[in-house]
Formats: sequence, structure tokens, C-alpha cells
Amino acid sequence: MTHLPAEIPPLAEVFDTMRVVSIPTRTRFRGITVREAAIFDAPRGPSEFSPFTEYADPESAQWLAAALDFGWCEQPAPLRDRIDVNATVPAVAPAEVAGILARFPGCRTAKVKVAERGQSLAEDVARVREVRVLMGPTARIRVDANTGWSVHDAVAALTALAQFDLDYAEQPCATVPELVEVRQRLAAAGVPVRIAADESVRKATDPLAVARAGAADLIIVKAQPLGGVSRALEIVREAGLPVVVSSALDTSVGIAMGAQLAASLPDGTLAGACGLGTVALLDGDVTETSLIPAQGSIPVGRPVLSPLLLDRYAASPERTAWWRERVARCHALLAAHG
Ligand SMILES: O=C(O)CCC(=O)c1ccccc1C(=O)O
Ligand SMILES: [Mg+2]
Repeated sequence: MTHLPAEIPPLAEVFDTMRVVSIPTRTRFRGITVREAAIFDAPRGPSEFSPFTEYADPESAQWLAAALDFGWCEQPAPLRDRIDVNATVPAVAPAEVAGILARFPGCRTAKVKVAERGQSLAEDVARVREVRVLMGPTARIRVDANTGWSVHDAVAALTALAQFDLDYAEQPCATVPELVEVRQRLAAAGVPVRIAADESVRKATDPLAVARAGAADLIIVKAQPLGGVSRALEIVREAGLPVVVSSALDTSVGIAMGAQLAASLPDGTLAGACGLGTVALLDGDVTETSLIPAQGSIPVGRPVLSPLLLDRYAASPERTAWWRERVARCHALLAAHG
């Protein structure tokens, strides 16, 4: 299950290259107001390890495998030099939507968070309506429920949201059987909303279960949780479904890993714009130029670390120690399972 670079660099070498940063978010996202990340000034270029702080070690170890792969191993040859990205709209009030969209110049696709805990379907409808009004009839609109609905709620919500002509709904429910059921019920009711699997791919012991069960029309692939670019490409090949590459609110370094993955996908596999514009949601970064969207896309390539910004956003000694221990534990897991 765990994927490893051909050989893992020793922990001491990993620590030598590592800095921990703490970057404020511009808008609360996923309940997060500060994004922490370990950044490596590695031999092949900068790399990033940034599993969310609540993730346990076995899951986080995959993210470390990805960071070591991107920093220490040769990457597949990119087939394109820019990647179209979607605007990512957090679960904000309609009045805040215009300000969010303004951070994604040129983007003709938006992904809107829905099913946020404590909010109602009416709030989701109002937010998606505002996005449709502001972006116009030709824009593509996606929603992401992050497992927030039951089958019943998902069918009701997507039936209501279908009036806005959705590109797809990402992870409406938690489990693969639930996704299968939502798809079947929407099809039976003639509601034309495609289903994308995200958590069911990146947090599953078997990322291919979705494809085998017919649980989704497309899959979201993220380089860090899937163990790196090469491993993600393998999963895409085996799944045989269209793909959207996305990120996890990474700095420009982690986003570059996602862009590398998107740039390496065979022609015809990408199902539209990727979720790689999220540096626009951060209030800082660690590279000389940030991978924020311009004319609806971001460039492919390795960004250059800024020593100044690494200092400016340096995490506290306590948080740095916490991340070093986490890296050590995940490194030990990777070494043991290799
Ligand atoms: O896909 C995007 O537009 C941005 C990335 C994103 O939504 C995200 C960011 C952090 C954690 C989870 C998710 C997610 O897709 O569920
Ligand atoms: Mg998602």
C-alpha cells in the first residue's frame, strides 16, 4: 500500500534541508486559519510535506513519500507547460463570493464548497447561485461536499443545485457504496449531475475501489496523499477514469508537485481545470514567485525558495519540533515498510 521512492534519503539529510512554516489563510477554509508545512530545500528542487495536523502517521507517511519523491527523485517528463485551474470558493456568504473570485483572474471554472457543518442547503444554493450570476452561463461550476451529506441529503441537495448546471459534485457522501447509490438515484430521477470521488481515492486503503464499483464519473487525484507524482500516475492509469488534479492548500512548492502531476498525465485524461489555484487563498508563501492563477492557469516548473519568506513565516520552535518528530515517525514507517 505504501509507495516509496527507490531509496529514501536518510533522516539526517532530510532534516538538514527542512524548514517549518506557518502561513495565515486569507479566508477560513476547512476550519483552518493557519497553514503549517515542512519545506525541504532538496537536491532535485524544493519539496513540501504538509498533511493536515490531525492526520495520523500512517496516512501522513504517504505524504512524506511524496515529498521525498519530489525532492530526491527524477520526475516524469511534463507534456505541457501551463495548467488551467479552477477558482476555489470556500463556504462563505454570497456577499463574499465576488471578493474570492477576484483572486482567480481568468478562471472559467469554479469549485464551490457546500455541505459545511452548521450551514443549510439554502446557504449552499445562495452561494452557488451567486457564483453562477457572477461568472455567467458559460462558466463551469463544481461543488465539493467533502463527505458532508447522507445519501438522502445528497440527492435532495444535488437535485436543488442542478438548476445551476453543475460540472460535477465532489465526494457528496463518505463511502463508496453511498456514492454508488447517489449516482444511481440521480440517474433514475434524471438529474444530470456527475459524481467525482476525492476522499474515497486519497484516504482509501484501496484508491481503485471507486473505479471498480462504478462509484464515480471521474476521480480527483492529489500528489501528496497518493505518495507522489509517479504513484498517482499509476493510479490514474489503473482507474481508467477522467481526472482532475487538486491540492491541499499547499504552498507554491506543493502546488508545483500537483502541477507536475497534471503536466505528466496522458492527453485526454484531464477532465477540465485543476484545483491548483489555492495559493490565492493563502496570505503568504515561501517562493520567489507564487503559483497564483494568471489568465486562468499556473505555470509548470520548480519554483525557487525565498530565504526571506522562509524566515518571515518560520513556525515557532514548539511547532517546528512537533513537525520534526512527525517527519521522524513517518520516515521510520516508510523505512520499515520498504
Ligand atoms: O480542489 C480545489 O479547488 C482546491 C483544493 C481543495 O478543495 C481542498 C483543499 C484542502 C483540503 C481538501 C480539499 C478538497 O478538495 O476537498
Ligand atoms: Mg474535495
